[in-house]
Amino acid sequence: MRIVAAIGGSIIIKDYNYKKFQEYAEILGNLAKEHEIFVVVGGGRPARDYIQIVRDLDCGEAKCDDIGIEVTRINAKLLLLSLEDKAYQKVPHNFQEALEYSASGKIIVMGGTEPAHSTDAVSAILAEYVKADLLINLTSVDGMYNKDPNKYSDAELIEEITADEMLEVIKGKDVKAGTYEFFDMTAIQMIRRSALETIIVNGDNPENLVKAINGEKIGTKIVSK
Ligand SMILES: Nc1ncnc2c1ncn2[C@@H]1O[C@H](COP(=O)(O)OP(=O)(O)O)[C@@H](O)[C@H]1O
Ligand SMILES: O=c1ccn([C@@H]2O[C@H](COP(=O)(O)OP(=O)(O)O)[C@@H](O)[C@H]2O)c(=O)[nH]1
Repeated sequence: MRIVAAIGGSIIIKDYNYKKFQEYAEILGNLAKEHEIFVVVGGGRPARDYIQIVRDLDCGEAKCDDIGIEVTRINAKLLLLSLEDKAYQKVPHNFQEALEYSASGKIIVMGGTEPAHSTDAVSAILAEYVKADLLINLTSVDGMYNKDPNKYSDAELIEEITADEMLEVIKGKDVKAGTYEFFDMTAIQMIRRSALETIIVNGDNPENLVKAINGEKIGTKIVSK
């Protein structure tokens, strides 16, 4: 299978610790023996910290996004270093480069591309671009809930949701740099228009990536209609 995995910055760089990179590198390396793997890495707290400095400098939102993108690329580079020769050792800056580098037969790892969306959107566009069979979003919660589980203790996990229903929930959310909480509009629109098979799982345990690929019932499945 051709798989795109989006690893949220909230997991990969949560504790500024090499171990999460190492854990992911081992699992991705094993998966690559059987599957074609593309990874998109998010920015996490360091991206938010850097974005805040640019915002305080009053440079405008697009420049805040730019600095966020730079941080996602640093995180991507850290994962590349952990993967060693199992990955193509260059971070693609756009989808064309990702496709070109994939001719190496190695794992591809990228961060952001251009301003005004999140790395979730990058992963959905990449999944379209390379005609992926499966898009897996690894985040810091067990999937999508009916409300923010970190704010409401009675939030319930949604096992299956349509892209249309998701758009309803997401619309009206903030679209400023560093605030694309959970999913952004662009990501869901891509998932909807190309009926991308998408699963959202908790990536704090990287084994959940394997479970999702093996079709185990886990997280939230986004269905196109
Ligand atoms: N309906 C929801 N379901 C799940 N999580 C939500 C929801 N609304 C807001 N969130 C928040 O979104 C966060 C995940 O987004 P984010 O931190 O940007 O993750 P990532 O690093 O994976 O991109 C969760 O920690 C959760 O607090
Ligand atoms: O293609 C991209 C990817 C990221 N970003 C910026 O970089 C930040 C960090 O990325 P993301 O929110 O995806 O990271 P995560 O939520 O995984 O920490 C975003 O909020 C945006 O401001 C962007 O503008 N374009």
